[in-house]
Amino acid sequence: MMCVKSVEIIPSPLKGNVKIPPSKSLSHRAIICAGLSEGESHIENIAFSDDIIATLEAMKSFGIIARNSEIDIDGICSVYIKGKGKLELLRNQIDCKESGSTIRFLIPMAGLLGEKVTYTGRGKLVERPLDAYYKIFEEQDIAYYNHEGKLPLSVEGILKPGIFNMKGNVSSQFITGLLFVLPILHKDSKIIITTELESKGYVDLTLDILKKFSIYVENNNYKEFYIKGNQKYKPTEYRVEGDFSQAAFFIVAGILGDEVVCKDLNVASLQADKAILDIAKKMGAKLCVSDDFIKVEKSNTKGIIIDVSQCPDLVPILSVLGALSKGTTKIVNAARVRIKESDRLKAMATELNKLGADVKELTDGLEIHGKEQLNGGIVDSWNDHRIAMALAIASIKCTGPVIIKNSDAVKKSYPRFWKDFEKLGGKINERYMGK
Ligand SMILES: O=C(O)C1=C[C@@H](OP(=O)(O)O)[C@@H](O)[C@H](O)C1
Ligand SMILES: C=C(OP(=O)(O)O)C(=O)O
Repeated sequence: MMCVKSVEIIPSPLKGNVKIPPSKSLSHRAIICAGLSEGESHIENIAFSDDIIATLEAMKSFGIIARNSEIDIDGICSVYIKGKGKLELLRNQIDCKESGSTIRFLIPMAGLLGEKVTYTGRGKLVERPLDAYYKIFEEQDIAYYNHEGKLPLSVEGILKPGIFNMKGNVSSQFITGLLFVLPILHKDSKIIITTELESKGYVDLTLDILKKFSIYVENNNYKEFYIKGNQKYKPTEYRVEGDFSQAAFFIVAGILGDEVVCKDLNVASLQADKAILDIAKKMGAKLCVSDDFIKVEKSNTKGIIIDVSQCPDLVPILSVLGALSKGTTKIVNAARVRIKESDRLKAMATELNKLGADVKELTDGLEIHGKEQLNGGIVDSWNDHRIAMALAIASIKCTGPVIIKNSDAVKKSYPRFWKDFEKLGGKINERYMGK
């Protein structure tokens, strides 16, 4: 019998201070921009989650040199990245592990080399959509081979500047991937967004960090992006700010349990998931937002309608907040979260209902009838970090223990999650359970 790592949580409120880990989205971007520069960049505040390791290793395969400082007791270090101003393929197999960002940000880089590059992955990544790129390869006569539409994917051919039509409602990660390489091509390009753009905040993060590395892109209201060719990335010093997607778990912990203070967040951040602050406030949460910290007090929240088209990663934790708020919460425009690390609508409806919640799965969202407390029980993370972390926070309001199977999934984005959970007073027993 296969055994999976599980945690048993004995319900208790969380209370205290937590230093929020560095933004995963910005870490990917900083590593890539540094790798495309000529010279050494210094990226401060990096945590080695599985997704970030995937991007760092992939960039090494593309010939960039990276070393890191000693890792401190919080699992944080600085990374020094030396780019050569051009890529050089040292290993033609790129293991993207389970990271959608890694594969979608790095596929266009094969187009800078013209050599055959093979991208591999695991878990749900093997089947997450890449069609937006296949369409470009077909238009540009770039050879590609996949396994019945799934990974591994091999790409061989030079990417040419030009006009790129991209849907805005599948994944913004394709737009970011193109935005990294088009500025280096020898002529100008234009990206035309053919539907309303979702996850806009992530494109904002890309444009902002590109600017920090001296690359300029003109944004015509998220409908068209004009990219001058022949630009050069310049190395820089960059500190990665705290991650609002991860802070969201502890912000909800504070609302449900006891006072929680989140540190190392930039309140002027462009991160899409900063939306958690407005959403929580609208639901009635008591938040104190200052330049140095965000303090959350235990609050009675009420259900509202939440459009998550711009902040899809908040769905798991918002469904927990909805399940424990008064009245009905509707999460709408969420169909895309079915193509993340798990089908997050099905996963949250199934697992929260096992704990005693009342969650109805809709085609493109969730309808949640809130309860004052949940029961507890045995649930599964679906091998998805955000499902594991959301269920851990739901345990705060359970009357009995919660066992989360596949609890190691958190390593994808937040390897220290369980340590931080315990530091705030969470009571955990680790165990192995049959699959
Ligand atoms: O660019 C990024 O860093 C990300 C973009 C979002 O994806 P979509 O654009 O597919 O929504 C988000 O869900 C993902 O976790 C990270
Ligand atoms: C969807 C996520 O990441 P990615 O798309 O990079 O796998 C996530 O972190 O929730």
